[in-house]
Amino acid sequence: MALLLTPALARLNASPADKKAAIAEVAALLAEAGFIDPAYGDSMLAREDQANTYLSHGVAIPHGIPKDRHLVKQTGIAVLQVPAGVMWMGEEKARFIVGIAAQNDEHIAVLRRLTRLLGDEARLERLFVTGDVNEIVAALADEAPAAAAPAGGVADFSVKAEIVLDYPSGLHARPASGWVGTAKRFNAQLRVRHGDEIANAKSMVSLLQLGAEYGARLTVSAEGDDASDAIAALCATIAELSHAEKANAPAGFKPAASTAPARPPAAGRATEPSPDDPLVAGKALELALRRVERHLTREAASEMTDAATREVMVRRQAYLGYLPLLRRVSARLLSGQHVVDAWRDAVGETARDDVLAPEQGDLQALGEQVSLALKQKPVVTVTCNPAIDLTVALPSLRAGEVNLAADAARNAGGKGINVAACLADYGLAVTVTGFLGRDNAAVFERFFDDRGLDNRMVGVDGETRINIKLVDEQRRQTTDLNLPSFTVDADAQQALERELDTLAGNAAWVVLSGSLPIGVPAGFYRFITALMHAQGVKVALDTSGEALRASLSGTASAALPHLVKPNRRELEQWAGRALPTLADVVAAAQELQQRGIAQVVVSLGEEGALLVEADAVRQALPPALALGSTVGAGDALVAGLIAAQLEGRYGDDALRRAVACASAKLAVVGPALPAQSDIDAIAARVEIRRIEQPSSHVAPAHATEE
Ligand SMILES: Nc1ncnc2c1ncn2[C@@H]1O[C@H](COP(=O)(O)OP(=O)(O)O)[C@@H](O)[C@H]1O
Ligand SMILES: O=P(O)(O)OC[C@H]1O[C@](O)(COP(=O)(O)O)[C@@H](O)[C@@H]1O
Repeated sequence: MALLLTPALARLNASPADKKAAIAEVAALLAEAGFIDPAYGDSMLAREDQANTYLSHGVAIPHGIPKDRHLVKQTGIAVLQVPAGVMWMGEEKARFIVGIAAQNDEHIAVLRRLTRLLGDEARLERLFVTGDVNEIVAALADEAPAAAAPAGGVADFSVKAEIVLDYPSGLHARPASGWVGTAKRFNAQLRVRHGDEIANAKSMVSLLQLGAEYGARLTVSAEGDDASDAIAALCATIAELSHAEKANAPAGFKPAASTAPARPPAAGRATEPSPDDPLVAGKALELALRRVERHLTREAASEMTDAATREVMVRRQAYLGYLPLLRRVSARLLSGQHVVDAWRDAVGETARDDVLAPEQGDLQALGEQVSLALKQKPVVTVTCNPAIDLTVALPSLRAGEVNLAADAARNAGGKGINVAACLADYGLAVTVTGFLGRDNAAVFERFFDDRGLDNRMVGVDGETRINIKLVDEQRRQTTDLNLPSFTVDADAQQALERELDTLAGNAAWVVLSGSLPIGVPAGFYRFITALMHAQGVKVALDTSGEALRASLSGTASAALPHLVKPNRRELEQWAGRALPTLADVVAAAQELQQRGIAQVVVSLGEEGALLVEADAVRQALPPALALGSTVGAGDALVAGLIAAQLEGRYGDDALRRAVACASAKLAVVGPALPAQSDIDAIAARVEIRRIEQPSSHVAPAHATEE
């Protein structure tokens, strides 16, 4: 298999003196097997300085940093079993150390197996001490359900062809991506079978998990209107790639060789586009210009903005469409210049040479604003279960009667999308990913373009759900009718995993928000958190029910988020008990914090929010404000807390800003924040209380309404 462990690559009963010695030992195993150049061991040590690779429950996954991937000769893993444990992160000891040498995204499969093992503590305990190396080999060989044979036995589709794989290195990432490229051009479903294992030919991870080596007998089969064409094209691609694969085989290659031959260094991941590519650069500039334009429009429209500032905003906006400037920057992008340099030089040139340029100072200031927007690392928001929110305003909701609506609005929604929109309105770069139903995707795509959000959503069959929000103006209550989701298959989940793995390399934060759709297992967020932490990215989590419980099981670990935001009811669900007083809420939040979640934020509706950190417990009390809709207030709270921290605000200041964003959001229907100046004005009215000793004397809080 692509990443299978062999007995020779597992060392039992090791007792390294410290973490450094443990990494050296596991690197030596990988080097002896010919998987890495020994210098990759230094890269594995360097990675620990950037981000700890401790997963949880005594499992660590040391691996090198991406820039050193050329030192990986062949993808592989090695295991060091340390029964007594070795200090790895803080007080945590690693007892099962999985060294990973991966050229592309194959480590995702290992992580998936490990995160499943983490949920089976009894089995893990045995692996820490077993004297049988085969037990360890078998544990890491277990396949994800996605790769398992379908119920009723392994079946081929009716249109099929048999091939014998003649690639000297077997089916590895490079040819597999060629197969996927061809398979995706067809509507037909395409399967590749290797013995009892079945893979989807449109999924690289799935193909790699077949572990097809030189000489493997494979059956390629298809079903659908263009099945015959698809099989013919796939077989042609398989044959064409054979020439390149053979050409890359080292001199003296013998088909029966037990170790696979070394591959040439990977030339970077195909999914990581170069910022110098004119198309990619043009898109990045367009998104940055959109965000700046929206920022200027919102500030100009705010009642808090004085007339002189409004004029400046309007003049700066005019430059966003100033043709001489846009022509200059386009020419520079087409010549291959990096987008930030191209923009800066085009602004400089326009300010210097263009006598028509009306206000040089405004142009320079706008230039600076756009440059900053281009340089920001994006926050990545993940919305697995988005929704079109249909918000219906009613003077007073009467169940069982005809209700005449005063107003209605349809908006792209879903928790992560709301967070993304608020962050972008706050002036931050944002990438949106998650799943989107292909049949009504247009409304979301327009929204993302309009707001300058980088759209990396994964398409799935069917429609994104519609959620109905009934706003009772008299009672100041919102009633939610959330409809069932689309179904997400294993391929789409793996596509999202790969997308996130790529995005994590350049993300400021990853925000996992909302419920999970049908087909996605409750442990999905936990797995993604581990994947993100392996790349050193902070994760914020806002979900409910089983997904929340599965994400928060276990103790201090890289599989727990940095920040979690339950509302009171969600915290009660997690705790399994009612939390009637504020002291009860604080105690439950502290339990979570003590498990290793640095920031636990509990939203309490009109009673504001609690922020529980190791050094303090704070409550923020919002001012009384006119209420448009409470939909998305929790999302604005999450966005505000992340935005504040990215601005360098912490403690009281961060919580004040977060609650100000949530309060400001109440006035707006749909995913948006009011202008910065409005948020500043509300922030000044938010009261922060320190809760030193949670006790029953603290004023009780009442249950929040959803
Ligand atoms: N009626 C309200 N009055 C004032 N602030 C509110 C009100 N409802 C919500 N908020 C603000 O929005 C935040 C999130 O709202 P909440 O309803 O608790 O979260 P969620 O939407 O996740 O259930 C609160 O922490 C609070 O700051
Ligand atoms: O992801 P879930 O829990 O199904 O909720 C989705 C709903 O939550 C919202 O994101 C609103 O969230 P909040 O009111 O909790 O901030 C709506 O846009 C959407 O309809």
